[in-house]
Amino acid sequence: MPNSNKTFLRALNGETLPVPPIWLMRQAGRYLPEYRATRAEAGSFLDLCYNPDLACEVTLQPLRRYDFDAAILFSDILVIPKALGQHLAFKQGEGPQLEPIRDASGLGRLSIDGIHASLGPIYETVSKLSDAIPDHTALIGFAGGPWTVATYMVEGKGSKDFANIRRFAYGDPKGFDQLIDIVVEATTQYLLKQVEAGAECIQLFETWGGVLSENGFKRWVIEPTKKIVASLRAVHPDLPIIGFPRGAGLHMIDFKQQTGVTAVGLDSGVPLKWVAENLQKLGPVQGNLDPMYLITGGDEMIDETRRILETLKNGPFIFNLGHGITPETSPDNVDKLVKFIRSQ
Ligand SMILES: Cc1c2[nH]c(c1CCC(=O)O)Cc1[nH]c(c(CCC(=O)O)c1C)Cc1[nH]c(c(CCC(=O)O)c1C)Cc1[nH]c(c(C)c1CCC(=O)O)C2
Repeated sequence: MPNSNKTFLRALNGETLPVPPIWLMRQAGRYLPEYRATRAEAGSFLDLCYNPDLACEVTLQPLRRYDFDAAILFSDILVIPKALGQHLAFKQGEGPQLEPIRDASGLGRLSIDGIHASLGPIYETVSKLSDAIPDHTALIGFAGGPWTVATYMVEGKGSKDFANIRRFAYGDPKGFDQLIDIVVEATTQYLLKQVEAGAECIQLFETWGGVLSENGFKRWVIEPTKKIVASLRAVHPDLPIIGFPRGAGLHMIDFKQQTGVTAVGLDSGVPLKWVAENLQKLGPVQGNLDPMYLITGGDEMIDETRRILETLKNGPFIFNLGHGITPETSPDNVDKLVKFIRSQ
């Protein structure tokens, strides 16, 4: 049963609360000077991800400032390809770089055998966090959705058109299924360990789900997510799981009903009246302030926040952004946002 102290878990359990719980995607990050200092101390972003003491520290930093209702483990979705044996580097200013796997002949380079040795420091971070966070704060573990993780594995970096992965998936669907199956298996094992170490909720970030065709979305977003949810629930029947299928539009209803996720994360483009009348009737929703409003601040940010609160107030709701917070955000605007929501 959810600890009644933790409003975040209560909302996930279906309660409609007068003031919604709040956390922000990428709440630990470069917009905070104390994050930049700890990252410099660690050496690099990846060194920070694999250093349990410092990863724990940066997870706690936004809680100290804003007392968010949930903490999210500090790590990255790309630790899975790395654990499977794919070389990963983060180049300053360029984002992630992996040795791309462009077709099924590259799958032999991946192995599931060593994943826990590679991911061990992350389990240690979760366990430290579980002891360190305040009693009223929930601890979120996470992984990338299999399709999104695969986009980086196949493209080798961020992409604008995802041409390589769509060519692989549409041209050799059976071969591509094998890649997705490997990612599903690794992700399931990884998340089970996070829950064992103390994660109370899991979020699956399917950031690039929206680039797929209709059948592609069913086969490579809905089906793999359903498998992960079923495997986690076989061990932890009550585990809350949030799916964030960014850009999924009308697929969100099938996504919610067919995968069995507890809640759906909304990107900023989703019409909220439609959400209130359709999706929120099926379970809790989370979102969806455009992170750019945290840069502009001002009355526009408050007006947009008020619209979101007003439209989703009649059902279970968690306040969040529609995508991750950006480095240019002013910490004062985050403060203003949180104070406004809590003053309602
Ligand atoms: C696609 C994706 C990635 N990582 C993630 C996603 C899915 C969500 C989304 O779309 O934002 C998820 C992620 N990445 C990070 C977290 C930590 C937890 C949190 O505070 O939300 C989470 C949940 C830390 C991070 N992951 C990254 C940073 C910035 C690294 C730095 O400090 O230099 C952080 C704090 C780097 C990263 N990691 C990734 C990219 C493309 C980049 C480079 C872009 C960028 O620099 O912002 C892959």
